[in-house]
Amino acid sequence: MESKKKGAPPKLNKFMHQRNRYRTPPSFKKLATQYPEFREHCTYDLSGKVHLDFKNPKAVRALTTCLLDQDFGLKSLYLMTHAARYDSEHMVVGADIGVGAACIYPLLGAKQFGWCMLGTETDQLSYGSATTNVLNNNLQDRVFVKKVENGIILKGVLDEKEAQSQILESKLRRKQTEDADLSKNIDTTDSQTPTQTSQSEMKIDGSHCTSDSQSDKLKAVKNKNEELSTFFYDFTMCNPPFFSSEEEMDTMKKSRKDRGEPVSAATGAVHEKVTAGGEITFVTQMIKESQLLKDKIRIFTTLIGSKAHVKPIKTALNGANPTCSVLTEFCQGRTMRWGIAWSFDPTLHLDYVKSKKDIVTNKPLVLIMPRSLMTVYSVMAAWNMIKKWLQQLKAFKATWLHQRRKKREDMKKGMTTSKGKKEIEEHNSEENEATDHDITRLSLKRKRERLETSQLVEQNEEEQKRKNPKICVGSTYDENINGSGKALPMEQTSSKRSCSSHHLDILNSQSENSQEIGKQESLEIVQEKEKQHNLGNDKMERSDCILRCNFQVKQLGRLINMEAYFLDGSSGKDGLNQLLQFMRNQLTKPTP
Ligand SMILES: C[S@@+](CC[C@H](N)C(=O)[O-])C[C@H]1O[C@@H](n2cnc3c(N)ncnc32)[C@H](O)[C@@H]1O
Repeated sequence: MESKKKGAPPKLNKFMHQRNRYRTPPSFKKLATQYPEFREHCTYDLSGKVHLDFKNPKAVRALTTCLLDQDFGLKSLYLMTHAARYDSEHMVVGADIGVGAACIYPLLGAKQFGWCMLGTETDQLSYGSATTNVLNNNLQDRVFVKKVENGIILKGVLDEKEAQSQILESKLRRKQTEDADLSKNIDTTDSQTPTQTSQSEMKIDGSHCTSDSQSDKLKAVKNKNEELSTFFYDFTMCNPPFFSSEEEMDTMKKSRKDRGEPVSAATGAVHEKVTAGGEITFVTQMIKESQLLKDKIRIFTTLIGSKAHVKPIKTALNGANPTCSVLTEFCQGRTMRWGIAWSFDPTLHLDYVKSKKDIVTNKPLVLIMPRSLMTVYSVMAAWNMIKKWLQQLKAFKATWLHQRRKKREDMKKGMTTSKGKKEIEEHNSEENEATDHDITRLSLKRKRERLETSQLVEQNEEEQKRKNPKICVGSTYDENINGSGKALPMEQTSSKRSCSSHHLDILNSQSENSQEIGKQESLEIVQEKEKQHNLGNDKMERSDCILRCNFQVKQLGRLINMEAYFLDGSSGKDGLNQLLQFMRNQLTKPTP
């Protein structure tokens, strides 16, 4: 019997297989709550129902990604969509180490996201079957599978020119096809069809050009060499074999306590699960090789199948000294999994990737918005109120930051005016008095900041307008955060960090469509260390962040609540508690 509940599946769903998990459609409301990247494509009608524009490929992609994550725990792909999103013009190139017989990840990546994928495989049988799968899905133009010898992981295959050439040619063919489609639309009367044109120019290797001109061939070879010299993979992914031997595999199976089977290999053949030295050795070698290929690969990722393996792998990773890394923990079925990503690219930030478990198990602190203290009782009014408080704090941004830096620089140069010096002295003495403020325990030198802020309010406004600083959930503080409430696409994020001592920074973002799920706000308070004044220092340690949290304003029945989720920061949840106390004080403070 079909479910007759409201929002029942569309008619076609009854033709789906009984066990098809999408026979009952996924809850968009739930997805929108859990996944900001999905939420940004949602619209809400007056009844609060969530709608998705299925004609928008980006919206469909976001839906697929979130469902893959939610229903299949395909975290690697989730991580990768961050890479994929960074530039819609850029054709993403990825590599899957050990594709297995199904070649599932490259096929999904190519089909769902349009990525170009290189897959490697040591096992002959799996290699054969993976190649057949690629052909059966007609994806041979985007997915290239290579048979590699045992012991080869990244080096010796990803730096091979042959594979890179294939990928470049594929990219070029696609570009030419797109251009041809475009010109077909523009001029359909052309005597030579665009498809013919593109076919004749397809190969970038000079020897394949149909043109007889020698100079054309030379030009093509030169172009190809240039392209090859700048070629890079956007990411690598891997679900490594887990056990070091068949014996270990059998023993572990019998005494399975804290873990299930290695990721996705429950039904796999022995070779899929066994590698000399086991998972730790495998991933450690991958990490070492990643150092050697850091200019050719942007993001390295791998799954880890056991908690016991996480620590040694993290140690190996620390030894490699990547510019950023992230470890996520998530559930796959009933077992825990780990995903690790790292990069040597100083312009990247990976630490805003949060595991679903982190989000789910993190209980919020709640601030009930009292009806009696608000003139208009609505989510929007509550939101505006909170925004005002945050703006009070946000006002410190930029002004104080740059002013202090400037003053320090001026002082160093001996250029500080007597007025400036006096101001600094005043600030310092006031700083000592400032002991009884709502959030002094968060190291707020508020008095000093207020003085500086008021002096520079105009300059600040200008600067704010220009920079429009905002931040999103779980994103590390960066001056170059855009105004959309999302972290900037990766290639746009700056390697530059703005730093000053005891700098309090509060940045916020507002979700756009949230009558239904309320409003969201992220807050980040960053205390930066003197020693990190060097702007060239690309790393900002977690300990530099006092508090990062996420706010959601919701209407639950007749009540409006603000839920504050602790993300991280050295002040811990206590810091969040204090911030909420500050807000409570603001709420009850008599209006002047
Ligand atoms: C755990 S399976 C993963 C298969 C598939 N990627 C998945 O997630 O379902 C590991 C695969 O890696 C392959 N493999 C082992 N060592 C390898 C290496 N050095 N390079 C490439 N593939 C390797 C194995 O043959 C096996 O197919």
